[in-house]
Amino acid sequence: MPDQVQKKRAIILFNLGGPDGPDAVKPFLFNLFNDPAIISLPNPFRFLLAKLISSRREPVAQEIYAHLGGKSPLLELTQDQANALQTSLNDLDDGFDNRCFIAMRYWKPFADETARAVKAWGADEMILLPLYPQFSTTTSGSSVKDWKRACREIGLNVPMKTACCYPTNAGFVSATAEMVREGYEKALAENKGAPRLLFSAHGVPKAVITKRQDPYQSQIEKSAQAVVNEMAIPGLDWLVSYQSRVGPMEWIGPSTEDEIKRAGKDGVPLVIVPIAFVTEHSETLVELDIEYREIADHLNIPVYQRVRTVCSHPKFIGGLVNVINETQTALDQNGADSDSAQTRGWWCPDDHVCATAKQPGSTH
Ligand SMILES: C=CC1=C(C)c2cc3[nH]c(cc4nc(cc5[nH]c(cc1n2)c(C)c5CCC(=O)O)C(CCC(=O)O)=C4C)c(C)c3C=C
Ligand SMILES: [Fe+2]
Ligand SMILES: [Fe+2]
Repeated sequence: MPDQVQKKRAIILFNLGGPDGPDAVKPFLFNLFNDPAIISLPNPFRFLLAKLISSRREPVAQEIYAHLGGKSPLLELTQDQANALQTSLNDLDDGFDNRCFIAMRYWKPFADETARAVKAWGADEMILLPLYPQFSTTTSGSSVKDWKRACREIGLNVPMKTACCYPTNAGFVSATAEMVREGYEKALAENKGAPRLLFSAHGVPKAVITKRQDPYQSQIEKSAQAVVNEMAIPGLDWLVSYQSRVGPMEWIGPSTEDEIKRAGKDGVPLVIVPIAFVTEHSETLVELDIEYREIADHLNIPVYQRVRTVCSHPKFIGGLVNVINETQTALDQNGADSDSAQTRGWWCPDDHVCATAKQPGSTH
């Protein structure tokens, strides 16, 4: 559209963030546990507890990140996704000058720094895109809330719209299904029997689901079911499990570790599919590839095949382009995110695009 003035559209990609070196591990953990979306206690209790837990967790986390050269690869891989998405959006040539920015929740670049960069660029509008296909108050909800705080504090006042979740987005599902099929066929080729698919997602405490009506677990199940449907393998043996438990609270289950042990008893080949992560990081490269693999080896599980996350798979990036287009339509038709969402509750304001909103009066 050469004759039209292009609108400057900032796409803000949200992820959790990870330490960029050994000195960052403790403050990163403190930021995580000091988030009211993770520990919902008033201050000073939350602050003190966050100090205590981050100190206690530090040695374990240092050991985890030592496997990765002392730092998380999350930012670099998110930057690759941002570059690929920006190129795909600008290729559409549909009247927008798109620029992708990254805001991490618990380590750099933080929301404040990114919001300043968006302001300096002179964005006309913003689309908020959590890199979490399934919505949780602990992840997307927390990031969007913190972003809105940063915008208020630095005076970034342009219309914004949130892409709340996309658990059954066609691009995400077909990129995942393609990679799972590859892993499944490799496992099958070992001739040790029909493999079992274990869709492993990051867990959350049970109370997050029951007390906040967080849709995370139900959206995880929808994602896994959609991938299974796309694979269309008759009689496929599959289930969802949850990994990465920390702390003494009861978490949602079954746990991935218990399911690996059960596969050991059953003597079946295992194909592990990370379904809540779209980038490689400590939970995939260390927990799944090193720690859980050791358990599987110890139990003589005939095959342990881990499927990679979708990262910058062209089908996934294409799916994100669709999410942006749908969110833009919602912005044009219904207006920007309303602030009432902040006062009404944690998540999914009525004007969010929500791919799974089906029943009248229900957002999920
Ligand atoms: C869907 C994604 C995630 C959910 C839900 C989530 C909830 C959640 N996490 C913790 C505690 C920790 N998480 C840690 C690392 C971590 N978590 C996610 C994603 C989700 N977390 C990612 C992508 C990462 C990896 C960061 C990286 O390596 O770059 C850690 C630090 C590592 C460790 O010490 O194990 C902690 C701690 C809680 C308590 C929680 C829900 C309440
Ligand atoms: Fe986590
Ligand atoms: Fe939603």
